[in-house]
Amino acid sequence: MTAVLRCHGVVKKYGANTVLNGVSLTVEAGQVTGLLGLNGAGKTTLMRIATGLAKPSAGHVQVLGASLPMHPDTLARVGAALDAPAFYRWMTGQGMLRTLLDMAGLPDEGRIRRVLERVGLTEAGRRRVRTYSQGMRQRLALAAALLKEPDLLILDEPTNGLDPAGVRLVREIIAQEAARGAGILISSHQLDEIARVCDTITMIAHGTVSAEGTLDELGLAPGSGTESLEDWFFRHQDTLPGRAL
Ligand SMILES: Nc1ncnc2c1ncn2[C@@H]1O[C@H](COP(=O)(O)OP(=O)(O)OP(=O)(O)O)[C@@H](O)[C@H]1O
Repeated sequence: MTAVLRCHGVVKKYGANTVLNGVSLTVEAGQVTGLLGLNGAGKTTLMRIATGLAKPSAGHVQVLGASLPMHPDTLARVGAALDAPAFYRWMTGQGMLRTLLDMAGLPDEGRIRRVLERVGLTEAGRRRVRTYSQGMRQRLALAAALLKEPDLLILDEPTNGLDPAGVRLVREIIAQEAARGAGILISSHQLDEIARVCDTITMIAHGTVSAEGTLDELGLAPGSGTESLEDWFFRHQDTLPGRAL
């Protein structure tokens, strides 16, 4: 297998706050890796590091075989939908995607039409983003992540705010992207959804990896074991729900 993302011993400190304290994780081409953890565990931080938006305080990160800082050629092969997607709300959805393509220096060649269709925004793509619902903005963020037909796809809580049809759509798109050969890193608090779409799971707790492996190795494959996903999740935290962040 080919690794599209390798993080080794990643540390990230914000002042006195050590958010990540030696996190290692690998995403293979054609595989879906789920990133789990409580609010504030550092999932988004790790994803920001993997997309070149944040710099690790220590450790080593390789994206598509190349070390950070990311070369524009590498960045052109990475698609990401991180939390709170920033769009120009006065643009149409189509216009926003065209701007992103222009910034990446890529030709359209039908990409915009295809991604809008894939996320169910064919009609809405002609409307201004400010008229979109939260779920529509989330779909547009997914379209933006797919636009470059990336080899590494990073999706931070992509089903947030989506209706059941949208959740199913995200699941199908993830499967299609993995079948195309992309490696996918996805975070979510919807444990059942993670168990459905992921090949491997990495859990972050207190800045370190508290569990990792394939669904089989972790006893989470459908039909295996008697422990609920929620119980499994909390077994790999050493705190109770509702801890102070
Ligand atoms: N720019 C920043 N400056 C200071 N602290 C930050 C910054 N970004 C994130 N943090 C802190 O890093 C920690 C991890 O945040 P992060 O957003 O990565 O968590 P998360 O696992 O994605 O959480 P959630 O499930 O709520 O999305 C939090 O304590 C947060 O306050």
